Amino acid sequence: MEKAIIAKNITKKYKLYSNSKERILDLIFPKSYGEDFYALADVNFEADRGDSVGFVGMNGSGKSTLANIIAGIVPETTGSVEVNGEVSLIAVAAGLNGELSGRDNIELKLLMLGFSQKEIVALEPEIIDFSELGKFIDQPVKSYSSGMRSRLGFAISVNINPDILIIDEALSVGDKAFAEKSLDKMKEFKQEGKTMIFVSHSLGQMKRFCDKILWLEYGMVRDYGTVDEVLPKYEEFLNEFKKLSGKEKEAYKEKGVKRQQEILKQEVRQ
Ligand SMILES: Nc1ncnc2c1ncn2[C@@H]1O[C@H](COP(=O)(O)OP(=O)(O)OP(=O)(O)O)[C@@H](O)[C@H]1O
Repeated sequence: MEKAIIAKNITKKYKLYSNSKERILDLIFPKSYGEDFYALADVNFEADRGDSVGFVGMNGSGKSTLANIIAGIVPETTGSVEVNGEVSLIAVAAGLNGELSGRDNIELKLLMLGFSQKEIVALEPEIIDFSELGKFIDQPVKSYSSGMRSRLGFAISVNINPDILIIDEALSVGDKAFAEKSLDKMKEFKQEGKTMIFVSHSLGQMKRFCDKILWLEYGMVRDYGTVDEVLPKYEEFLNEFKKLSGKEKEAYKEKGVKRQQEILKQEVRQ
C-alpha cells in the first residue's frame, strides 16, 4: 500500500516565557531562558493513501500541532515528515487574511498555489457558491463569524482538489446544514481514494467518517488502529476520566508528563 504520510519521531518543543523580558533575553543570550514545553514527544504516524484518520485526545494533547506539522504550517523541532501529494488544511483560523475580502482571499490562495488566471476565473464561482456567503464574499474576512470563515476555508480547500485534506475542527463551527454538505463532499473525496485527516471532538462524526483513529495523550501516541479498535477504548477512558476528582486528574497529568520526559530522555540517548 502506498504511504501518503510518514511522520517519524516527531517532537515539537515550545518555549513558555513568564514575561516578555524572558522572551527577549532568550533571543539575545546563548543561555536558555523560559521553560521548555513539549507539545509532541516522539510521535510516529503513518497513513496509507485513501485512509481517513481521526485524531482524538483531550484538550492540549497535540492534535492540531501534529495536523499543522503534516500540513507544513508549523515546523517540527526534531523528526521528519514525508507527505506524498498536495496537502490542504482547513481550520477555522488558518490561512485567511482578515483585511482582504473573501473573494480576494480566494484569489490570493489560488495564486499562491500556482493556479493560472484562467483557472482562477473558472474556479472562483464554484468556491463562492459552495461557501454560501452570498454578498458577504466582498466584505473583509475580519467581519466574518467563525462559521463564515470556516465555510470560506472549506470551500477553497475542497475545490482546489488536494491529494491530502486535513480538517481541523472546521465542521464544529457553523450550521448543521453546511456541515452535512461538507461531510458529503468529504465522502466524495474518500471515494476518489484521497487521504484525509480529521481533527474533532465529535466522536459521532469520527464514527461516520473515519477508518482509523490516532489517539494522542500529552503529546504522545496512546493508540493507533481501526475505529472499531480504538474509539470504544477512548470513549471508555473519557467516561472514566470525567469521574475523577480534580486531584486525581492532576495526578494523572503528572504521570503523563513524567512518561513524556522519559521518552524524550530515551530519544536524546539514541
Ligand atoms: N505557539 C504555541 N506556543 C506555546 N504552546 C503552544 C503553542 N501552540 C500550541 N501550544 C501548546 O501545545 C499543546 C498542544 O496544543 P494543540 O493545539 O496541538 O492541542 P489539541 O489536542 O489540538 O487541543 P484542543 O483539543 O484543545 O484543540 C497545548 O498545551 C498548547 O497550549
